[in-house]
Amino acid sequence: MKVLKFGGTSVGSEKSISAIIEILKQETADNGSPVVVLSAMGGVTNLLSTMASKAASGESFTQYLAELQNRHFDVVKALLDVPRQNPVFTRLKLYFNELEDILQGISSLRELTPRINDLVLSYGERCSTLLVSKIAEQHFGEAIFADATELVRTDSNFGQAHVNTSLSEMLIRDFYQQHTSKLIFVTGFIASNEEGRITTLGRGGSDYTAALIGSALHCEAIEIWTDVNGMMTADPRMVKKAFPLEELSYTEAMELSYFGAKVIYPPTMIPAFLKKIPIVIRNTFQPEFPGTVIRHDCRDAKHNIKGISSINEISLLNLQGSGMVGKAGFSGRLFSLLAREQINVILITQSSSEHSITFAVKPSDALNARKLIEREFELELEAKKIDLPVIEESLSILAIVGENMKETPGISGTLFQALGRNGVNVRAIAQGSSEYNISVIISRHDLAKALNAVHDAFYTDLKKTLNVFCLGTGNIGRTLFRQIGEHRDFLQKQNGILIKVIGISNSRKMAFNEEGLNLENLQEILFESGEDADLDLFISRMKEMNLPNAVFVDNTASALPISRYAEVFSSNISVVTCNKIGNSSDYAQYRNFRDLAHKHGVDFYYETNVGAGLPIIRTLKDLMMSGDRVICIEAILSGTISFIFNNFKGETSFHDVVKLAQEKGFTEPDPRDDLSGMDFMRKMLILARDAGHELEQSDIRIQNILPQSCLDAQSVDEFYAELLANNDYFEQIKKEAEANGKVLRYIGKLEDGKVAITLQMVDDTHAFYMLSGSDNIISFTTDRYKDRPLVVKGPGAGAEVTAAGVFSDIVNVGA
Ligand SMILES: NC(=O)c1ccc[n+]([C@@H]2O[C@H](COP(=O)([O-])OP(=O)(O)OC[C@H]3O[C@@H](n4cnc5c(N)ncnc54)[C@H](O)[C@@H]3O)[C@@H](O)[C@H]2O)c1
Ligand SMILES: N[C@@H](CCO)C(=O)O
Ligand code: NA
Repeated sequence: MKVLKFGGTSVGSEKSISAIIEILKQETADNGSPVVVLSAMGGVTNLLSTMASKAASGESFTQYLAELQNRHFDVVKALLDVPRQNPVFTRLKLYFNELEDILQGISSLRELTPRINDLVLSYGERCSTLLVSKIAEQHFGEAIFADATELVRTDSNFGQAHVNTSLSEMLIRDFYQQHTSKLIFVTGFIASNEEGRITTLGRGGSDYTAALIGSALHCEAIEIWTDVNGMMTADPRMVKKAFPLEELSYTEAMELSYFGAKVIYPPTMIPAFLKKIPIVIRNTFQPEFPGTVIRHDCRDAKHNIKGISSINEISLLNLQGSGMVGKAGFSGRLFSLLAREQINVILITQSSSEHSITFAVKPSDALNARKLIEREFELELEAKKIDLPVIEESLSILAIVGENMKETPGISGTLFQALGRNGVNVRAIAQGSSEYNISVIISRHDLAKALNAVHDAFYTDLKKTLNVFCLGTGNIGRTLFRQIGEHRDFLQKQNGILIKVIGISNSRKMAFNEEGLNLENLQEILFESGEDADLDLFISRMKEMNLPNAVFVDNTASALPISRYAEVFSSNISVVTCNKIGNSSDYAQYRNFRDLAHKHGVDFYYETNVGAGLPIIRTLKDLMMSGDRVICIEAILSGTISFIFNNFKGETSFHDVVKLAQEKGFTEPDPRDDLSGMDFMRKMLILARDAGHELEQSDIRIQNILPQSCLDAQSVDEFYAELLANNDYFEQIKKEAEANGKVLRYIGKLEDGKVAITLQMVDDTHAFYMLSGSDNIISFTTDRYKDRPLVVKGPGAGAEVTAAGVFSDIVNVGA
């Protein structure tokens, strides 16, 4: 036999009450008649409370009384056959009349004592339970209505009475013996004292009633029916990926629901815990869902932690001073003082230096706590043995909880890694030696981000969610969005990585969606529903959202975003960029980006700065990290120029090949950046810097391949016109090479800390002779690759390969 408790939302409407009847039919068929404990109809306890205080201040309460009556009568009309309705109306009406008399009394006396308040509240459970039992009678033939004031005996602490457990259990057993195997409905929350005065059990009172009955009757389980699918891994309002837990131990339930998870209030479950009766959390509105079982022999060991709990708002007080070191009794005095004044201490930490004790309290207790300390430690304060305690506000607690944490190394590592990577500063830490709970205090502003990051870190089927903010929707940007769209599912399923593009902007428009933008219709998102682009606003929105694993992606060719990288790193956001301007401007800036990324524990990836998606930057980095030393780098790093020389043959004009290169997406937005050698220079500079040389642009020698008039052109169109005008010049170079059986190659070289880019004619004995398309080639001669260089070769320009490189950089963020 089971006890089933239905909370306020489950008895809130005719629909939910019909759902209860269905659940009871199933239960009766499977396990025989249960004992059912009911709360007041949803919202009714508050309504009664309002009525009582209105009455106490002499205001009218009739409107609320009418509302109360209507809510109950409406259910009667909807769910009971007409011949059954009248007797129920009559009994309910009796309750309402009594209640009205009481409220009149309160109003005349203008006084509301806790005792009378309990009496007023008791009508909520009495009405709902009577009502539901009568509806059940219609379906089951017989249903017993039991007023818990006759079953649960308490002291006279009105508002939160203490239960006389042994006496109550005896009364419950006696009652049950008279009604064994019948369907019984008991009012939750209410009880009575020795004089028969009605009392209430305080927070979670109906759960308490259910636990007492379960314990008294040695039930096989206590089911708490509510409106959620069970205890969740984290607060679902803040963590979208939170999911219901299958099983929990009593201890875990205590730890988890102490904070936030308000599904049950565990102290009320103690009678059931003591008898090892399983407690099951179920959803009235989704009865097919198995819910969460809280049991003493919990077997679920799927994850290292069970859940993450949180308290949104706490205050921290810190007592510190040299006078505390090595002095026994200090903490004793402090905490007895707080206990005496009923200030609940939520968390305590003291480091082994004994120089300070930090503790957390509810914000409403903080000021009082400080005053008490000032009074108690007046002498020590005067003698400057301790400092004046400071209250720190707007803080939250995040705690990871689970019995599997015990003696499992690495759990705290994972927790702090997730917090650190996302720039969440930890103000205080507490872990008891039971190892069931590690609590950290963080800024309230960071709570949602921290919860999501920690949730991702522990529930490993999803390793991480990357929240991406992208500038640039041109060639590369658009291709990247398409690639992300095509591979999103695969990435999530195979690698546990979820990519959400939260914000995008080009130079005209921008758009955001915290759930992730649907990038299939870029035109719609940006130009039909987007807002005007504003880089400042873009950056500040990104910062305000404060999302975990945030990545700022720069797919522009503009210098503007570069000036914001420092701010982005300082906001603990990683940067991925194919824009070379950042790394190839002042050396000081180049250095600063790396220092900031390192300081804030975020990534800075720019593989596509050199050779598009080809693994050049990372190859060089790996060589350097493992202690190798670059002796020489020789490379062709302009995809555009490579393509031009590979196709500038026969009848084709130089002008047409350049046009073709631009059409194929190899060139920079302005192809003069390629042909002037500027783009190549940037790449060589970045490589040289990554190889350890402090060079500036002016240190690089570039052999110009364009006539001056082409360089001087005022626009791209004018530039193309100049190419046509200088056709003979280009033909001349081509002929010269062909006549010697050679090909043209624009080659960069780094040696002895010097970089030069020169136009060369090479024959088939040269390693760079055989190239096609937009191929890049780079050869690294190093201490270890001395006799034969390490060579990377392949297409080094084009939207597809570049976007792929950006994509892989994004995926590697936080790896
Ligand atoms: N094409 C390649 O093969 C290749 C290879 C490696 C790297 N890259 C680099 O990729 C970058 C983009 O090239 P592309 O061909 O896509 O250029 P593009 O001209 O097609 O697109 C540039 C985009 O940046 C946007 N933009 C410019 N300034 C902006 C600002 N201040 N704020 C927001 N958006 C802004 C533009 O509106 C446009 O959407 C360049 O830096 C280029 O060097 C290209
Ligand atoms: N415009 C560049 C793109 C790759 O960075 C090139 O032609 O090499
Ligand atoms: Na590359």
